[in-house]
Amino acid sequence: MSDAVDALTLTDKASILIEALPWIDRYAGRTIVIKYGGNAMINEDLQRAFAEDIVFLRRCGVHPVVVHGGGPQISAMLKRLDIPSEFRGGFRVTTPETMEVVRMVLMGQVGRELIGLVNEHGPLAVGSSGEDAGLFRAERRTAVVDGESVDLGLVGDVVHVRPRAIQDLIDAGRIPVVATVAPDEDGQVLNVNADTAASALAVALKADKLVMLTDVEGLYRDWPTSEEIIAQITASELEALLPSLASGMVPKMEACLRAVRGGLNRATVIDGRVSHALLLEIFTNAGMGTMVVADKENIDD
Ligand SMILES: Nc1ncnc2c1ncn2[C@@H]1O[C@H](COP(=O)(O)OP(=O)(O)O)[C@@H](O)[C@H]1O
Ligand SMILES: CC(=O)N[C@@H](CCC(=O)OP(=O)(O)O)C(=O)O
Repeated sequence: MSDAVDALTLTDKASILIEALPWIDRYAGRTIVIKYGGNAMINEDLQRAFAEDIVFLRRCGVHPVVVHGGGPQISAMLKRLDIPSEFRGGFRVTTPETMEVVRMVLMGQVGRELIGLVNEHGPLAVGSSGEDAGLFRAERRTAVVDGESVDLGLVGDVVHVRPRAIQDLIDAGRIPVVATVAPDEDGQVLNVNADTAASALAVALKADKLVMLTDVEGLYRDWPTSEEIIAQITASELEALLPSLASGMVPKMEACLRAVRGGLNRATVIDGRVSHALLLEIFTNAGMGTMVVADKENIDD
């Protein structure tokens, strides 16, 4: 335990615990979909802390569902195999050869590592993917770069979700850990950005909240010139801002918008580089990152 924690008085420690009580009341029995970003999962200590947070949520009666990315790990493997790769509009251009690597890394490496860390605490995590029990059906998509539509190859968007298998795992007290490869209607497996898939699954599960861990503090108003974080934004305000966003933030904020428009109460983007960011976001009064809310809410509330 750190010196800072040791220095707290017993009263301080009790008040930190008791601060969690209304949040436990608020979220117990609810489903929270958590997008675990590749950039927030490359550090081993952060991975371990994230796994602890997920187990903590479950032990408090919350139903966490993890949808994981793995962009940096896919890029590293492609590099080792000497396969060139590029991103356009925040999405990886995916050839059939790249697709094989995406599938192998997400399901055989990234997902397995997280499942292992969670299951050190008990037999909780179960791996799944868009290919399992018909979870996702995808359709090929393009990206818009400088106003032009560009071909991305084997990249898809989730167009249909069959959440029954994931709901069964939740009902059995398990923690689903989902990789986001998904077949199209001809059975061709497509590479789906994990932010996009997390939001589709959250809507289909009628989750209470979507939380996205990333490698920045939140959504910057004028990135990269300023680092002023937007603490709260309504769906309409976000929609107006979307065309001005760059790179990885495009799929992320699109996903938050779709989640809130799809009926979730909240979609938040938080800094996955902060140890236990998820626990702090769910169980403390500390406002973290950027929260997207539905239009009808008064954001001063
Ligand atoms: N307005 C913005 N605010 C914050 N980050 C932005 C913004 N526009 C673009 N970005 C970029 O988006 C990145 C996050 O997306 P990405 O790398 O895909 O994250 P992850 O791997 O967590 O999914 C940030 O590191 C930053 O470089
Ligand atoms: C189409 C597309 O870009 N797919 C992503 C899938 C993984 C992902 O989304 O990972 P992060 O969340 O870590 O960025 C990719 O190939 O990198």
